[in-house]
Amino acid sequence: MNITQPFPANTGQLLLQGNHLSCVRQERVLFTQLSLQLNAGQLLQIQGKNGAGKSSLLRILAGLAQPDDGELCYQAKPLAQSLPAYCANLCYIGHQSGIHEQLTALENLSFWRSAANLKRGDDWALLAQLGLAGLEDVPCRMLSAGQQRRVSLARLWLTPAQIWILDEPFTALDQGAISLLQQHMLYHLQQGGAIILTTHQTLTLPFPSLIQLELAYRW
Ligand SMILES: Nc1ncnc2c1ncn2[C@@H]1O[C@H](COP(=O)(O)OP(=O)(O)OP(=O)(O)O)[C@@H](O)[C@H]1O
Repeated sequence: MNITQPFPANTGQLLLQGNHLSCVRQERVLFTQLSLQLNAGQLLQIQGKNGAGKSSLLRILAGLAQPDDGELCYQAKPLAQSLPAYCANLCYIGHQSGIHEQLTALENLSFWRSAANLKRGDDWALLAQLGLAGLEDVPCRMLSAGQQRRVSLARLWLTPAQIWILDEPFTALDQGAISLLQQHMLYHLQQGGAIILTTHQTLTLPFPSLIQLELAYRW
């Protein structure tokens, strides 16, 4: 089940630009003078050793943290001027699953739909596609780590956002789910979406628009 995206398939359009970004944590400079850009249709994979600063960079790119220096622009406008439009066009999934553990998978999907003002849809079919048939009504705290991650990633089938920022999305997933997610990512890119992700795993599908950025570990 692939949902038609509401944004134009305008591959190549400049979406996000980071200009001379710096980030300092616990008196350690994680990165400085880092510039990057993301166009529609592109997949940007940020790589680096544990502690290099990948999640910190993603949080800055998602507008959840301020850079210590530099500027982030969405559609060529500084974030200070474009934050509401950026947030409306962004789906960020961090290390934490972001699901309500007391709620069932179906209830979580229903919650996301109402939070994002989305129409009702066939969530049973989506959960079945994600390998969660028979678990729709189970509180998420009773699901395995990989099953919880699948519920969390269901947002990527619901969201109308063009830009996805995903921090280690393959964590806890088995090969089948990794493959399903990569196929969905490919579809999203073909529709004019754009993705920034970190992963310690090798991508197994050929992504034609893949750009890799290595963050060096700085002492
Ligand atoms: N909110 C914070 N306050 C203080 N230090 C932080 C904070 N967030 C991250 N750090 C520190 O910044 C460094 C980089 O962390 P970050 O999570 O960005 O690394 P990472 O590259 O994503 O690592 P991993 O591959 O292990 O997930 C770490 O040394 C961490 O201790």
